[in-house]
Amino acid sequence: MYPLLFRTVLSRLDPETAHHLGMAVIRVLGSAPLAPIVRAVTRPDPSLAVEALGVRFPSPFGVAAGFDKNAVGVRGLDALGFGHVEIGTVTAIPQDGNPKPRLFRLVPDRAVINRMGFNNRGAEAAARRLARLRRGGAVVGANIGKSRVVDVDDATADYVASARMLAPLSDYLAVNVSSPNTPGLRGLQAVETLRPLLEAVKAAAGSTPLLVKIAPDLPDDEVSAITAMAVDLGLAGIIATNTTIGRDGLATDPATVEAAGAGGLSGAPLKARSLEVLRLIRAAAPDPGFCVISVGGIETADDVRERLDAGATLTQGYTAFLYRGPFWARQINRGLARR
Ligand SMILES: Cc1cc2nc3c(=O)[nH]c(=O)nc-3n(C[C@H](O)[C@H](O)[C@H](O)COP(=O)(O)O)c2cc1C
Repeated sequence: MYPLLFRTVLSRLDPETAHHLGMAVIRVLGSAPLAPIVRAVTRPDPSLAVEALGVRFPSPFGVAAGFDKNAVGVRGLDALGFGHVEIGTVTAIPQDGNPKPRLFRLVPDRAVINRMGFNNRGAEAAARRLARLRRGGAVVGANIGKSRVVDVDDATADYVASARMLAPLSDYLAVNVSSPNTPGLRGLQAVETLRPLLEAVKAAAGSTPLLVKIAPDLPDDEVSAITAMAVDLGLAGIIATNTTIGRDGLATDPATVEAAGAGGLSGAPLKARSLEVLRLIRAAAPDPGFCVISVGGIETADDVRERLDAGATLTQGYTAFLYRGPFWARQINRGLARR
């Protein structure tokens, strides 16, 4: 039914409007009277549970950052069968993000281009939401980024401010240095700038496991170098990957791609590189205790299985949720449990 709904209604709506509509439905599904009913249909098979980062993830497949920037849909997403929800990116200072339109579908590629620019209500508001959720049971990671108005040279203090507010309320903390939509952000991935940043955030995170989220556009040797550094610093793991600034190999009409403009590309076209980056990370960090969360182009249970077989501890997805609909996590969990 969802493909029909997508073709006839949702694909005609502005993508961001469709997202808000979807989130409203998710919030209703996560409300007290409905969540137990939804959960009864979607609960992941107990055999799928993964112990990682000191917690039990009910499924290896979770929601990637950017879908629930303000931690308003955690209960609903959990009820729909996602094994964890990575909220954010949250910035220390609330911000509106880039001017609209800033989200574009590339339907023939089952992809999207976004330049949202970290629109979010800020770390304090997210902390309030998480504090109310803590008894809810969902596994929650908090993804933090640099506030746009803060100079790149002052990024550390800005990340640390968010880390202090969110780490005590999260199962893990993710440092996002890989979104293409905040000027200068990806430059923080250079090993010499990344090391002091991660050291400072790790100190602020205390006992909360810290991961770093990287871009697929890094050269292979930098992926390996960042991994070695993450191991050296005692980080809990790496999330790979964010969206790409590349536009190669797309089936969508080039004029449509061109009209979308700048931003990060996600979805099916990211799959091959995301898998490659996972393999590079696992080669540089073979200890299974080092958590690798693989994300980028995952659509099916077979895709998740492929990542787990390649050494991923956990997996995430975002873009295919738009194309596959609310029972996407359930489909994946069922596919995984059947094997
Ligand atoms: C609309 C949109 C917004 C996103 N916002 C964020 C974000 O705020 N922080 C982040 O780390 N990643 C963000 N991402 C990237 C996703 O978390 C994910 O890394 C990427 O989309 C690849 O996964 P996918 O192919 O399953 O979508 C966003 C992706 C999309 C499509």
